[in-house]
Amino acid sequence: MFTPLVKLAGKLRRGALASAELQALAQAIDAVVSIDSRNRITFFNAAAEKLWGYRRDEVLGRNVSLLVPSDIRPVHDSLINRNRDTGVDRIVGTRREIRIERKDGSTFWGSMSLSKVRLGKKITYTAFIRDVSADVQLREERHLLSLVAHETDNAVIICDGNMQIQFVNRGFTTLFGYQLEEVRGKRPAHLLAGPETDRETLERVSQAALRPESIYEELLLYGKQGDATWVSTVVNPTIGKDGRLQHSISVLTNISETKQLQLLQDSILEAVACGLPVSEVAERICLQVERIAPDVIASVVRIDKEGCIRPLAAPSLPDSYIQLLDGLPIGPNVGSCGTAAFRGTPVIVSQIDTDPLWADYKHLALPLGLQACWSIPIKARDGRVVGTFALYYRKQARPSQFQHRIIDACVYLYALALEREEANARILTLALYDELTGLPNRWFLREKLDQAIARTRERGSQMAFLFLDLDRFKHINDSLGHPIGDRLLQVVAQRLKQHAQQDWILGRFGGDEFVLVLPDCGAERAGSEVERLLACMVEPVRIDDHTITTSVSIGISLFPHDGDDIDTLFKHADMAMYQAKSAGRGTFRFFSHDLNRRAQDRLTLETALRVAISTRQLTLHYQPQVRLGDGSLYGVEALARWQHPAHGTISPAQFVPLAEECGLGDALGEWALDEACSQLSHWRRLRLPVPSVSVNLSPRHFRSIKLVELVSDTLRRHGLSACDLRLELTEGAMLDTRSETRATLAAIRALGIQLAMDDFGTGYSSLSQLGQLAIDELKIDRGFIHQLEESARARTLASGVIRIGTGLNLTLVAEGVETEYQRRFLEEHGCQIVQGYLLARPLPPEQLEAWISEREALTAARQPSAA
Ligand SMILES: Nc1nc2c(ncn2[C@@H]2O[C@H](COP(=O)(O)OP(=O)(O)OP(=O)(O)O)[C@@H](O)[C@H]2O)c(=O)[nH]1
Repeated sequence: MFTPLVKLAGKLRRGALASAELQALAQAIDAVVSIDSRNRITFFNAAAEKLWGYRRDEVLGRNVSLLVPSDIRPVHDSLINRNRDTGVDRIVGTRREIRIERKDGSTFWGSMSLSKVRLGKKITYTAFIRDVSADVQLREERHLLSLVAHETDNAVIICDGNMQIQFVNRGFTTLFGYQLEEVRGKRPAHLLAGPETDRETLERVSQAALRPESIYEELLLYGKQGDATWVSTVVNPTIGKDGRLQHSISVLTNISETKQLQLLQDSILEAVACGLPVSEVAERICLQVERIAPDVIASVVRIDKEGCIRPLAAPSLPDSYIQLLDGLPIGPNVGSCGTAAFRGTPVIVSQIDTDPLWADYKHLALPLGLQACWSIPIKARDGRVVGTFALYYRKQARPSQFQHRIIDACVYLYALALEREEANARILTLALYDELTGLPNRWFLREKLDQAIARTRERGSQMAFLFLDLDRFKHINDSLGHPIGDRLLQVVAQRLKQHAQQDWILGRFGGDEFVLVLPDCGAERAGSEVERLLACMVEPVRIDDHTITTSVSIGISLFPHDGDDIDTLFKHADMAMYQAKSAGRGTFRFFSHDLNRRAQDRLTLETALRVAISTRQLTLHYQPQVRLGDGSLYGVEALARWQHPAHGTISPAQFVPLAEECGLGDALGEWALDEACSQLSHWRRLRLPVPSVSVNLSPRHFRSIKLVELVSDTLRRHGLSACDLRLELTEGAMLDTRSETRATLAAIRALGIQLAMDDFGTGYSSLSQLGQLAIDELKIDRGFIHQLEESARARTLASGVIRIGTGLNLTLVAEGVETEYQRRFLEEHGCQIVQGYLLARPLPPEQLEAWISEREALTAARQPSAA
């Protein structure tokens, strides 16, 4: 369609004007390309040669598609022909930018205008092209730059040399709420500073614009609505040739979330570093998380060793909810926390209402408006799940990206707090406890003793210091080895622990030395406790294949008697311990000579008592109990007597408590029961009219249900029935609230055996309690009876007891009746039975037999003869 340039040139050549025009075209600074009606190149000027890199002779006569980019080349002919065929000019007569491909394959942008010449039926085209690559590139760059300025989330501020705002982008408007028109000409520092903005940093940022280098700062700035936002600020100045500031470009990035997270981390780390308890750290975490993420409710729970949930902090959840969680065992379907702890992986429940994990618990959460809950396990360094951190939501939701970051930080920090607490506990244990035995070490012991001494001093009480040293321990180490020695020390520590009462202070002093301190303990009790200790220490110990028999030597000092401070008391207990070693080991010594002598006496007595029980040196005497009404015999009370071959008669007041203290109480009671029944059975065979016998038992007996079997067995063996026996017990046993004691008392009564309360009035029971006690007989203490004559108060009390006892259908027995006055008083006031020297002392069996026979003879003589 292009007019062939050769023909055109021929025609032009015909005229000078035509020649001049052609030359002008050839020299034009724009590239000129003409094509004929078959799209062949007919004209290609010098500028075109330069632009495309082709020489004229290389292109003339060739299809013009040679000059277009290769991707358009196949369709180029059809594009031109469409114009020829349709006559619709879309390109002709316009200027447009086109991409052009050079000979070397590179492309450039040209601005092209196209003219169309119709010569007869043929249409030719001439294109005028200018290289606009630089313009296009510049425009492209500008476009990209504007994208940077407008399409970024960051706020961009451009100021002039006077630091007055010239431009702000859309990011600025989004972040601070101001439009460009509102802020143009204002200074950013004035516009965005607020109450909490750090003025020094702001000043630094403002000054930075005047210097040639850029600056990075973090600032709290305020928007149009007064809302504060943490931003990071980068300021870049542009300086003119004259060295003066031309513009400053500030890019502000919203770092509120990062900053909040950082503040949260700082605050929790500070709490951890200060050693706050983990529960307080947990509370702080929850409160701060709720502050920066107001749509969540945070909670932290601990998982205890048994695998149960123990709430630690949940400041925004009601106590009632927390209490319901407390103690819940973790499991595969236990809400979000129980399941997360069980699985060891995070659990996201976005709909509590329908999630099967909450099926059993949703009734607790839904009424509180809790709709969703995300829980993540907190793990210790060794991988153990030690807790969970949970976020509850009031709407069905999943955690946002920010909340993810919060949780990651909190879980890490909380694990850190736990680790620190565990490490502290370990350090404390190492510092205060002996590693081998787990007992308090010497230092901790001192601290405890300091406090114990202060308390005892305040109370004006006493305290016993026991210094224990294993006997010949070196020999065990040497013969069996140190490891066995260690295990023996552990066994000894264990025994001491088991033996020690709750308020005792126990520790390992070092090596094979232990210390035991007994608060509120005098010499008497210390002596008996030490005897028990020594007895439990000699039990053989089995370690591996060895059976080791060991013993300890114990030294005792007493506060305040033997020393007023720890060092003196230790020193004296240590000295006493050496005396125990010298005395043959396996024994104890008091520091005080006097106490040693008394302890020795006691020990002697105790040994003798053991012998007395086993050799039947003890005997029973029987004191008659007589009915006041008709003078008939009601029964006899069996009373123990000890006739020592060397020491003579030893009073029951002395040996009965001793028997109790040194563990002979049971043996003594069993002996008395058997002996009394045996005696009664003997009298029955002699047809001596003794209606019944009373036996005294200690409160300890009634604590064991075995007593019931013992009693019925004894009765059976001696051919007696329940009504032949009466058991006397003290108020203490009666008032014992232990279930074992109550059961034993009930079972004994159920056998038909009568129970008598001995020494009524000396203990703590009140008259009002009498009705509730399961007894048949009340024995009025001799203390009351003694004073009847001289004390009106005693008379009032005795008559009161008799009245109430009778009212309760109890048999009243008065003990210690010695005078006629007393007998008469008791009779007048309705007491049924009396016992005392007035009638008879406690008598050996044969004397009692004589006493009964005598009384029978007397009674018979008084009665008129039937004849
Ligand atoms: N296995 C073991 N032995 C220890 C430990 N500490 C100290 N010993 C040993 O305990 C022994 C203490 O001996 P001593 O109390 O002086 O003497 P002993 O052989 O017990 O004789 P007596 O005390 O006089 O009856 C020494 O042999 C120490 O080496 C320990 O932790 N483990």
